[in-house]
Amino acid sequence: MGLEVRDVVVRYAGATADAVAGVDLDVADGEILALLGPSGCGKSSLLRAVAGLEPLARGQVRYDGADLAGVPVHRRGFGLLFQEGQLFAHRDVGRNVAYGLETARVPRAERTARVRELLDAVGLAGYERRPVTTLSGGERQRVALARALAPRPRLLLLDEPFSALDRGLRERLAVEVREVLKATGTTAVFVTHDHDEAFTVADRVGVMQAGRLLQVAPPEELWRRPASRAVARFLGYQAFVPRADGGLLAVGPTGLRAAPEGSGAPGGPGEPGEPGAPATWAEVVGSAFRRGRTEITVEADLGSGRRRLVALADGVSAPAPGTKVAVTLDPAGCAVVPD
Ligand SMILES: Nc1ncnc2c1ncn2[C@@H]1O[C@H](COP(=O)(O)OP(=O)(O)OP(=O)(O)O)[C@@H](O)[C@H]1O
Repeated sequence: MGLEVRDVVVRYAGATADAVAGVDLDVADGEILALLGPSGCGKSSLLRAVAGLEPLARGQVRYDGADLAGVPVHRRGFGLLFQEGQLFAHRDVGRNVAYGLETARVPRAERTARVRELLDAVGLAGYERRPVTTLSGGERQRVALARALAPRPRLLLLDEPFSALDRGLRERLAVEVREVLKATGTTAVFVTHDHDEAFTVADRVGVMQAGRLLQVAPPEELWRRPASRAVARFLGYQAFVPRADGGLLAVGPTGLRAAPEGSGAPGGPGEPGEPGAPATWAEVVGSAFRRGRTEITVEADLGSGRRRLVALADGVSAPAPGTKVAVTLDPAGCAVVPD
């Protein structure tokens, strides 16, 4: 059954708006859900409410069908992992990981075996006797993860666990965490403002904005079928063009192609909002070579006013500002959203 969040409201004294404004959410047994949203949208507040660290102004949090109202944090059977894992400096790595097992009075031999198993799972086999002060930031968060998983929590709550680390390491850790959570069958809610991290780690991603959950869907579905313009804009869709038959065509970051003047030049502006339609003329503002391809910033009117857009280059290498290029919509990089 897993986690059930029903109409949860979190309200801070003196605040003008609710931090969490009526959220419903289900996380199935064994599922990894990422909560993604801009800073201040209420992700942490929701996570803390689930943990029991923040009181509910309204609503219910249930686990396996049981209402958790009145159940204190340490009785919920949840594991917590925050940005700074806050390891015990006076304990070595092994005894950090063993902490929850000691408080649960797990016998020593079993503890030792479990610590070994978890250090192995997080890629730190043999680190038992290392002082935590000698670890790198990434190693510390791995130890914190192993410590949180050691007592086999029925739900693991992670709040931006890698945001203090550099990008490359974060990307590797996101992959590793997913592997560890799947290997241990752990149910998890992972709070992040990093799109790539959310899409890498999660089975489903929930997009939050201003205290509300706008959409929850598997990564690819979320990307291909954003439920609203707000979700699409948050994901990085750059323009919204009205369609003849209603709705909007959302143009993604790879949804526009630019071709040089004279390469099968457009006859004129195409029908707005129809992928594959004849091209529109656009004026080059600038360009950048990134991730192995040329991204051209253009000014164009796709049918919703003249604006700056990014197009991928087809056979154009860094055209000079002011040059005219033909831009076409690439259906593979576009999505249809309701108004
Ligand atoms: N203890 C508190 N007292 C008063 N207001 C708070 C408190 N904690 C958070 N808030 C407010 O509640 C809103 C939601 O904050 P929250 O930390 O849940 O957002 P978040 O999405 O996790 O943001 P971030 O990614 O920056 O941590 C914000 O407007 C924040 O200022």
